[in-house]
Amino acid sequence: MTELLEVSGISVTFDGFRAINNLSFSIGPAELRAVIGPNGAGKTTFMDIVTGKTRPDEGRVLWGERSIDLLKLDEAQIARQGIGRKFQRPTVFEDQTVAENLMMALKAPRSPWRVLVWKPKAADHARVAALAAQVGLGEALARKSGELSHGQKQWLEIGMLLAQEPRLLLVDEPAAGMTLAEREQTTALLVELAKTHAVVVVEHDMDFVRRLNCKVTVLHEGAVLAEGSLDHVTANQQVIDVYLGR
Ligand SMILES: Nc1ncnc2c1ncn2[C@@H]1O[C@H](COP(=O)(O)OP(=O)(O)OP(=O)(O)O)[C@@H](O)[C@H]1O
Repeated sequence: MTELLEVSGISVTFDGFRAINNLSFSIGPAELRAVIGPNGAGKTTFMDIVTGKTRPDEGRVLWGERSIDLLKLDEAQIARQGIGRKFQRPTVFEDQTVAENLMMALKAPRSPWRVLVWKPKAADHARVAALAAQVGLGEALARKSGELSHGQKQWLEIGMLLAQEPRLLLVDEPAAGMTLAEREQTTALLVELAKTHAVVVVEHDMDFVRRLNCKVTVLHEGAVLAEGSLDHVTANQQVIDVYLGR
C-alpha cells in the first residue's frame, strides 16, 4: 500500500456506547494531518486504537509497506514498529538535563542487564546534540529540564520521541499553554518533521490548525464528518453545526 497507516471500518463500544463508529483514516509516510472535533468525538480513542491501548470490536489497522496487521500486536510491539505518541502533558525528567533526557530516550539496548552497563559512545552524544538542534534546544543541552519553559519541555518530549526513530508521530494538543512565539516555532517543527514522517496532530486551536496548512480530518460521534483543506471543512454546514458554531 502507498499509505503508511490505513485504518478501515473500526468501531469500538464502551458499555453499550459507540465511541468509534465505522471510522476509516489513512495517512502517507510524509504527511501532516490535523484531527479536530468536539469533545467526546473519539479523537483520543482513535489514537488509543492505533497505539494498541484499546482494541476495536471490528475493523482493520494496517501498517507499512508489508501491510502489517497492528491489531495482532501489543502496545510495545506497535511502538517498536515506529509509532510514537506524545501526550498533552510533558513527562520529561525534570531533574535531568536536556541531554540526559534525550540520551535516555535513544534506541539503546533495553534489556535490564545491558542497560546497566551501557555507556553512551561519541555517536550517541552526536545524535543527542542533533536531536536537540532539531527541536530548537541546541543551546539548552546542559540545562535542567525543570528550568525549561512549557513550550521547551514539549519540544524536548518531541525530541525524545524522535530518538526512538518513529515513522508516525501522534501529537496531542501541542499548542496548549504555549506563547505565540512558541506556537509558531512548534508549527515550523511539525511542518518540518512531516517532510520525513507521518504526523497526526490533534488540536482544538483553530488558528494553530490554520498555520499547519495541512489536510484536516473532522471527527464527530466516532466517525469522519468531513475531510479536506481547512477552508473546505470549515465551510461544511454539519461541521459548523456540531463544532465551529458552538
Ligand atoms: N474507557 C472508556 N469507557 C467508557 N467510555 C469511554 C471510554 N473512553 C472513552 N469513552 C467515551 O467515548 C467517547 C469518546 O471519547 P474520546 O476521549 O475519544 O473523545 P475526544 O474526541 O478525545 O474528546 P476530547 O476532545 O474531550 O479529548 C466519549 O463520550 C467518552 O466518554
